[in-house]
Amino acid sequence: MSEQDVVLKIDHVVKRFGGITAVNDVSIRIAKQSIHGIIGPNGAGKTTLFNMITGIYNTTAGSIFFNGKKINGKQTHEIAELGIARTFQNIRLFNDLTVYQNLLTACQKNITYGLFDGFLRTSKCKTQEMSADKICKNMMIEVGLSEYKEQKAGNLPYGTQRRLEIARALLTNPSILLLDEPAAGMNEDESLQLSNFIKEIRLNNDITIIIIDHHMDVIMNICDLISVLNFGSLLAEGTPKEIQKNQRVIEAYLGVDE
Ligand SMILES: Nc1ncnc2c1ncn2[C@@H]1O[C@H](COP(=O)(O)OP(=O)(O)OP(=O)(O)O)[C@@H](O)[C@H]1O
Repeated sequence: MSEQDVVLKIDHVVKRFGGITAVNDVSIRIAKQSIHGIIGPNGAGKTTLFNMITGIYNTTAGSIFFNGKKINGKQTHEIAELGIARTFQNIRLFNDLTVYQNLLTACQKNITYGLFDGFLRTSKCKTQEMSADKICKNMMIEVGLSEYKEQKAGNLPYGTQRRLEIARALLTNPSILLLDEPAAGMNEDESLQLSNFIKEIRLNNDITIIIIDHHMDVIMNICDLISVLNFGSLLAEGTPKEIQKNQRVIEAYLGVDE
């Protein structure tokens, strides 16, 4: 992979929590417009890596570069503004707001009118509200949520809540979307639908997707490349086919007899 093809470079990154080394000298290059999987047994350091990419944790050592610019040490909102969005292991929607209202919250960064404009309903206020309305409606069409527009997020089926969460993240126009276990708790049918949905997102947007998941059907179906972590270290990297037959990966998942 040439440097120009790399959108995110994780370079010798380490994260320690007291005596625990959660991520141990990990280097991964993520190609532009790829779907890249991060897998590994429980506690392997996957979410910690996401937390460092998004600025929730600072790195203990090493660097992370987004389009060639160092981002570790930046605040979460600065990283989000640069174009890295994420979803979390536990769905984080506003359950009492409707689908439409949840999406509107993601358009706030485009709203610049103040209290005065809002009170007097100035043209600036109306134009910005109309634009946010259009953006949200288009997104609902794109991701198949229009029929749920007025439903409260908390009442939606699980798979639809995930879809809404991803749609809301997409409204920030990210270059990179990080999905942390989006298929958690899904049955086979739901995870197949999610796989197709993620593939469509990549097809319809100029975007790179990095996904953590324990559902191997999803990972093997959608990823171009997979990085495998084990006890905080990078164990293997390759295409789904290569990873499936990698003996070290199989042993890490199944364990080896002493
Ligand atoms: N804030 C923290 N303080 C202390 N230890 C932490 C913290 N966050 C993570 N860890 C530890 O770091 C290690 C890696 O955790 P992490 O959550 O990144 O693993 P994971 O691969 O995402 O696991 P899972 O698949 O179960 O979500 C674990 O031993 C975990 O207990």
